Amino acid sequence: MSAVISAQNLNLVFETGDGPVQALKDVNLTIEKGDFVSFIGPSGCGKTTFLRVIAGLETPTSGEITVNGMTPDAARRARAYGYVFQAAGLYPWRTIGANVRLPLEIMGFPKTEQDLRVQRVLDLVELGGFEKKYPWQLSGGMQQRASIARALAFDADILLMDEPFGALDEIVRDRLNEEVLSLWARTGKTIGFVTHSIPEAVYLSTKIVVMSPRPGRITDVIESPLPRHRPLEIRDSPEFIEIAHRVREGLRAGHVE
Ligand SMILES: Nc1ncnc2c1ncn2[C@@H]1O[C@H](COP(=O)(O)OP(=O)(O)OP(=O)(O)O)[C@@H](O)[C@H]1O
Repeated sequence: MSAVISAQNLNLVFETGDGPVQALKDVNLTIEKGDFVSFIGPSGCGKTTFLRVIAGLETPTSGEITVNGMTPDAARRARAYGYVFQAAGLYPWRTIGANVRLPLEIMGFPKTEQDLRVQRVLDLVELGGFEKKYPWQLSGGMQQRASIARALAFDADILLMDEPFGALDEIVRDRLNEEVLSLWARTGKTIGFVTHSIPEAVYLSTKIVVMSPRPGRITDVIESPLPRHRPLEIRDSPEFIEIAHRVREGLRAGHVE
């Protein structure tokens, strides 16, 4: 009974100039504490919308959703989650340290506590020593790590990540995938992660949610049999290839109308 996020019969319709768009249809999903859940599917299948519903940034048209047993809005006000966007979104006029510190300033943490937390999360994402640099002095991968540090600064139990590594090259992405797994293992956080990449979804997740567009819906939920500790080489194992195959089949099935 440790559901951190529970969605039942969730529907969300956007009214647009071209008529209604059903971004989410009959979504049912339970995310347990400590799960790493990836959302994968083609453009427009509602991945971002679902993450935004969890975050209380979009309101469903019908259905139920709870986050830590509360409404998403109450959970948002209780700072239940950190959110990492597709682009790092760091302020160029603030140093890395000052960017990571920003949510702590807004929340009114005492200065000494801010210092401690900034140091701790920068160490967690292996950016210790970079706090005085400006975003433009860092590589794209490092900027994205800084943005993860900012989302971790106030130590919420839930981390929502919307395609955080989509713009990075494959080598950097592999490295960050390993780091996110290690961070997840060390912190025990519950992670919701949007991706377009099958290997990324299979490598990272305990649960893979396959989605399909028009209307946006869940077509498969795969509980991963892979161990929690995963070296990158696991991607060559038969188990990995089998799960990737199932995801691919799910994506293909969703395309047949
Ligand atoms: N604010 C909005 N107003 C109107 N339509 C919207 C809005 N936000 C999303 N949509 C529509 O809802 C559907 C789902 O969009 P969403 O961004 O959740 O998809 P996605 O799977 O995250 O796509 P991508 O992979 O391209 O980010 C799309 O058809 C999109 O055009």
